[in-house]
Amino acid sequence: MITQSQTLRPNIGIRSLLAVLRRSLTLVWRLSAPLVTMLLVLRIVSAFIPSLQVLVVKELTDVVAGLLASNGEMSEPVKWLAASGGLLLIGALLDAAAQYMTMLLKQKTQFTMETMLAEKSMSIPLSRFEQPQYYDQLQRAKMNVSFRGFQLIEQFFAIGQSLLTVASFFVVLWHFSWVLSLGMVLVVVPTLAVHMRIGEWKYWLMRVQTPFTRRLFYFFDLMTNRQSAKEVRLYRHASKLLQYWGGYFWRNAGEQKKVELRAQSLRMGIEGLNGTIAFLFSCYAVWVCYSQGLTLGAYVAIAQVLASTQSSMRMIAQNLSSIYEETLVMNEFYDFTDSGEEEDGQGRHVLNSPIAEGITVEHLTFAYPTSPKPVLKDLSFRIEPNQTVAIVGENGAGKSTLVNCLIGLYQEYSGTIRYDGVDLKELDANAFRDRTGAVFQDFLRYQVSAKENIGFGDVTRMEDMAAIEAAAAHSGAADVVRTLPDGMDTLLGPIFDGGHELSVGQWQKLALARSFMRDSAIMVLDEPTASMDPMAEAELFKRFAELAEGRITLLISHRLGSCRMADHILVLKNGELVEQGSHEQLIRLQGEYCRMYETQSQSYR
Ligand SMILES: Nc1ncnc2c1ncn2[C@@H]1O[C@H](COP(=O)(O)OP(=O)(O)OP(=O)(O)O)[C@@H](O)[C@H]1O
Repeated sequence: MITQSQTLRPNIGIRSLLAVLRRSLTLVWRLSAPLVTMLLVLRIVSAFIPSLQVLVVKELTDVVAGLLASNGEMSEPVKWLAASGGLLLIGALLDAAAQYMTMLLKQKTQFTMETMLAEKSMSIPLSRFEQPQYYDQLQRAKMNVSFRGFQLIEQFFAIGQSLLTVASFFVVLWHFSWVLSLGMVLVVVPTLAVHMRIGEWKYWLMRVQTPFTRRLFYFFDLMTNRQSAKEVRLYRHASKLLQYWGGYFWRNAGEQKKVELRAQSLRMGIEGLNGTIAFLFSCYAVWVCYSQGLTLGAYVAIAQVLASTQSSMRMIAQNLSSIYEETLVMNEFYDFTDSGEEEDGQGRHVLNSPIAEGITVEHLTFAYPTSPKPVLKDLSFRIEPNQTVAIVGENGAGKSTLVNCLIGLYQEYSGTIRYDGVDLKELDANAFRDRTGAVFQDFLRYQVSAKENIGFGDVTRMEDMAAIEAAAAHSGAADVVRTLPDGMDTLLGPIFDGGHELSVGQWQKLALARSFMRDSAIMVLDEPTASMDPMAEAELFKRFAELAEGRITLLISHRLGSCRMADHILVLKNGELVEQGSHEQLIRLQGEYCRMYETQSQSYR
């Protein structure tokens, strides 16, 4: 909980903030220099309209006063009224044009920032996704892009315009009284200090609340998304979920209330001070007019300038403090996008395809970043070219983790993995991935057409119908596609209008087809048969044996019966490689594999 005012102070120096500000402005300038220039011109011209209005009002008041006193001509006031109307119209036109251009710039900026965010998210090491801090950082960066986006630049322009307006007021007011004009400008200092302090508070509130805001989103999503709808109805725990969500909601709201109360007290204090100063200045203005024998029009002009300057100065203070807050938040965005955590992948070597000498693993140890306890412990083994290797073991033994290390998705392991004698970390990651096909346990169900679902396996051949159909035929997905109303063009999934939902097993066949799209040197099937009926399983294995020709296949399965066809079996237990060999060798060994196999066979009898 936020208790001390000190905890609300950001830990970033003014130099860094200025660097962030400069970088953000440069980013927008690079996106569209002509738009920024036009916007600048519009804002500059608009800035002088209020002081021109003041001068017109002064003349108008004087001619109306003259008219009333001497019953003179109506044409003079009409002329000044027309001038005033004209200025209003020009102001409105300039404002409309500026708003439109701001929107155009906003679109470009948002697109660029979201692209930066997405590219960064897609390039950081997979293991970062296991860390809560990553999601906190991503959440803050995302909120910045979607809710704030371009505000920094908008405020920058708004300040520029207000400053010019105040400068022109300053000149007008100086003409009547230098004391008033100087006083009105200096009065902004305490207002600015207060608004900046409030900006700091808001920023820190957002920062400290991020982990809880994410929980809030999580529970809300759980209550409203399609995947959880079944369980929510069945277990009838909606009220509990609501209670969790409400807990986090009111926790955040409570902190927000405290900060808002402090902010409002400060605001009231500064408004009181400003009100008193305005009152004193107004009295002084009356005295100036009286002592210098100024006209009524001059008094009206001074009064208007005083009121407008005060509101402009308030705007400047608010915008400056928002810029300060925005810059703090932009700093978070750059922290995320600059985090220099791209996956290693610039290796000089390219994977042989097919693999000629095999894979050698020595002393492989891996721990997830969230826990120091290794989940893979000192594994050493060899995989020969063209081998089908099954990895077996109980739940949590480390099978999926091992595969993720073998195909370079987790890179923070110790020990070595060599492909044809070359360290995996020395291989070019992109070329390596082009030669890796995988169907993961949690494969994706893309809510696009069947053709795209398969084509995503090799985006360079998304229009190559022959390749797509061949992949579908190999995986058994062709049978699924045949039943679809529009064949390959059928939109899949229930999320979008007209989408056609598939069974889990049917989706899995499409995922298989996707992996068959590439000419892989290494194929991974993480529990490929979990959702398939025995007939389909038998067929898949037969096809798989054909396709495995010329490549290494890694197969994770809980059905040991499926693993009999593997050339080599690795048996994991609590992250250790306890046995390895062919099915027959392992049965003869009468060890862990044999025990598991017997247990499973008994349950099928
Ligand atoms: N993202 C993660 N962060 C921390 N620990 C993890 C993570 N994923 C898995 N683990 C832990 O690592 C161990 C191995 O998990 P892994 O998923 O590799 O096992 P598995 O053998 O594939 O299990 P299953 O058969 O259930 O799929 C487990 O103890 C698990 O708790």
